[in-house]
Amino acid sequence: MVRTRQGSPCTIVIKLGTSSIVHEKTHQPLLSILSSIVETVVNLRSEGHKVVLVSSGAIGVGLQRMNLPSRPKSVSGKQALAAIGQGRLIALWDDLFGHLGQPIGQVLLTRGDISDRTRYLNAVNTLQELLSMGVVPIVNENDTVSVSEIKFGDNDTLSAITSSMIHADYLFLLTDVDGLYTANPRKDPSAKQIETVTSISAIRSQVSTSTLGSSLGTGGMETKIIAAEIATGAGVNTIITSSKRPENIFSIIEYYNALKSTSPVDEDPSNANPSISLPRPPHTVFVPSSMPMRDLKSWTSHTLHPSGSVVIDSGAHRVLSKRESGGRLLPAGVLGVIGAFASGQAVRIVVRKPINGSVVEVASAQSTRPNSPTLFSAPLSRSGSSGDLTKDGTTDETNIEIPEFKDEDVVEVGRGLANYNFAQILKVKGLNSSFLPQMLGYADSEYVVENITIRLPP
Ligand SMILES: N[C@@H](CCC(=O)OP(=O)(O)O)C(=O)O
Repeated sequence: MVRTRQGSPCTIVIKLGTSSIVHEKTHQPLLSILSSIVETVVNLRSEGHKVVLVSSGAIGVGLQRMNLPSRPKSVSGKQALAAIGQGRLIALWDDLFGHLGQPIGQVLLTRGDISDRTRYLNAVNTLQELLSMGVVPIVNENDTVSVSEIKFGDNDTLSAITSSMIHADYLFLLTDVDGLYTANPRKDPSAKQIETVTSISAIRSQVSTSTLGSSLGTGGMETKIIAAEIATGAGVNTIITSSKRPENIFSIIEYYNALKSTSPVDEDPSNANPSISLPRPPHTVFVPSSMPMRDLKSWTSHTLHPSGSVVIDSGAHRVLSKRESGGRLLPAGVLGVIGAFASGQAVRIVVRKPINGSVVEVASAQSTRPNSPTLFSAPLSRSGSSGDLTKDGTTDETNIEIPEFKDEDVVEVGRGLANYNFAQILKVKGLNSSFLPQMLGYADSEYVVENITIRLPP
C-alpha cells in the first residue's frame, strides 16, 4: 500500500504542531514530548534515515516569554511574538539535540520565498545539502515577514510542501490525536479511527473536522487533510499519529516494510498478508498517488501564489483535462485574462461559470474580430494600441486593452506557468499559434501557458 524503497533508508519529514510544543494554557514548553521527538529523530538518523523537522511554536513560545494569555488578533502582534519566540524555540531544539550530538539547521520559509523558481531551487538545494551533511533541518514559517498573500498559514501545508520539495518517502503529521476519526473522539464515543485513506475527496464527506483544532495552532484536521492532498499528490506517504508517542514512527515504518515484504507489488491494503504479526500502531495513512506530480507541476500547483488568471474555453478545458501531466495551452483556447502577470509567473486556469445552467460561449475568436467586446470582455478606458510588447514581460501597460472578465464570473480549474505576459496573451487570444511571431515580434513557444495541472475537469 505505501510506497517506500523497502528496507532502504528513507527521507522523513516530521511535523509538530503548536499544541504538541507548548502547553495550551501556560505556554510552557512540553519538554517530555520535545525530548522524545529528539530521541526518535536521532534514532532514525542512526538507522540511516534523513529527517526534516517542521516545528511550529514560535508564537506560543513568544506568548510565554512575554507572559501573555493568548495570541494577539493583529498580524503585526503575531509577527512580533514569532520574532520573540523563534529564537528561543530554535535554541531549545539546539540544546536538546546538542545533548545527543546532533547538529541542526534553522530554515525559515515563506510562500513568497519559493514562488520564484530560482529561490525555490535554492531552498531545495539548501535542504538537500543540510541532509547530506547529516544535519536535521528545522523548518518553520518566517512569520515576521509573512503577509496573507505569501503565507502558508499553517505548518501542515508548509510540511507537505517541504516533503514534496525533497521527495520525502514519509510525512508524519504529529498531533494531539492519534489519527483521523469519523467524529471528534473527545466528544463522541462512537467515533471510529479511519485507518487508510485512498480517496481524499471521499474522506471529506465522512469526517467531521470542525472541532479537532486547538486554541493555539492554526491547523486542525481540515488543514491536515489539505496537507495530505498536497503530499500524496507528490507521492509522499502521509501519516497522522500522536505526538505523545513519537517512537511509533519507527513501528509504523517497520509495519509497512513488513507489509511490503509479504506483498511487494500489491498496493491494496485489503489484500495484505493476514499473517503479518506486527501490531498496527494507531495512525491514519493517506496512500500516495500512483502517478505523483512531477516536481515542477507540484511546485506550480501548491507553492506559487498565482499572479493572475487565464480564461480558457470549454474545448481547451476538455483537452487539458485529458492530459496526465504537463498540459500546455495554445492561444486558440484563450478567451481572456484577469489581472496582470509577467511571463514565467504562475497563473490560475479558469473557465466561465455557467449562466442560467448553461455555459454561454463567447461570441468570437479574435482572428475575426480582434480585441472586440464579447459577453465578458470589453475594452476599458485605456484601450488603444496594444502596447510595446517585449519578451521579458516589460510591456508598456499604459496602452493595453484590458477585457472585463471578473473573478466572480469564473471558476478556477487548474494552474500553470505563463510563457508570455498578460498583455501578450490578450493580444494573441483566440489565434492560431502560427500568428505569434507576427503579433508579438517573437515566439519562444507556441504555447501561452505550460505545466498545467487541471484539478477540476469539465
Ligand atoms: N509559524 C507559527 C505556527 C503556525 C501554526 O499555528 O501552526 P500549527 O500549530 O501547526 O497549526 C509558529 O511558529 O507559531
